[in-house]
Amino acid sequence: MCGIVGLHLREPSLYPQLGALLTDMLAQMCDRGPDSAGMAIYGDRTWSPEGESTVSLLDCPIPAADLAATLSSTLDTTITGLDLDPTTILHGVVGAEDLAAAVRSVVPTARVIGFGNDLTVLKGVGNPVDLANRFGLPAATGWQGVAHTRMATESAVTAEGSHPFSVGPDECLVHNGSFSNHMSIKHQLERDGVVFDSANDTEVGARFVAKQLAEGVDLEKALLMLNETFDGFYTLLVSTVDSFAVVRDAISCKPAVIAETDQWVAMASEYRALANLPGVENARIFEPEPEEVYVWHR
Ligand SMILES: NC(=O)CC[C@H](N)C(=O)O
Repeated sequence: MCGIVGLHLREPSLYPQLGALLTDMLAQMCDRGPDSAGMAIYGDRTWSPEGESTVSLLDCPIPAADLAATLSSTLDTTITGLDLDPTTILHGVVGAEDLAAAVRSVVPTARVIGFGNDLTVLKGVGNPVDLANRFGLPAATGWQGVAHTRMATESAVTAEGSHPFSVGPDECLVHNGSFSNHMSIKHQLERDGVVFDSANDTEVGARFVAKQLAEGVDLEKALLMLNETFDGFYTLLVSTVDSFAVVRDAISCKPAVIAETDQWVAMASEYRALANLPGVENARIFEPEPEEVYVWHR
């Protein structure tokens, strides 16, 4: 199992409702992965203020305020820290990669789980709705959000193993299924210098896509390349700062449904997660075809 939900808003008047809508969608997918969960929000101006970059991390050994104070003096700019147990968020007027590098050098045992100009990633172990409420997801705002409830197949039930996997700037990937040839692809990527954080199969997909994007390949092409390279079962929802994409493997036994209106595009593992979206009664609703890449841009 595993449950995926994602919402890409086209209508700015809905941005204040992003977190509430996404929480409701996530709640419907709890039974597909009740042990751990994660979410990625694009454009929440509390977590990712305009003009600042944001880094999300797990396993921070010191309070966020203390880390922020150290980073402020290291980077010579004000860094703000927020504890959202077990995730820590840091933001400030500095490049996202520079902030992530500074975090890694000050707290090397912490795990960066997301970085970018507009993205906040939150992950944890426990009931997905409890986590969402603890993080304050219902009050989140923004133009795009993704959430995942995990039933582990490939690595332990830990916050690090939860999805999304966000390994490139403002990028996010969630997965329902399991890749069957990820170890050989992982070894090839390692030979190319890619460093992995976990034993999770989904991370291999995320690192593969991030590598293509970093080399200038567009998201649609990167996902076509993923289809050619990865075997196994997968429904993937992949997002960047301005794109929202869905792809499934050739057999497509992992469920997925997409709904689209002039106001939004939404995707979920099952229709019940879409049933309360405003205007869903007039949406174009369809199941994504095997190996077809669907991409929407902002
Ligand atoms: N049940 C699933 O879809 C699991 C997804 C992925 N293989 C993981 O273990 O994280």
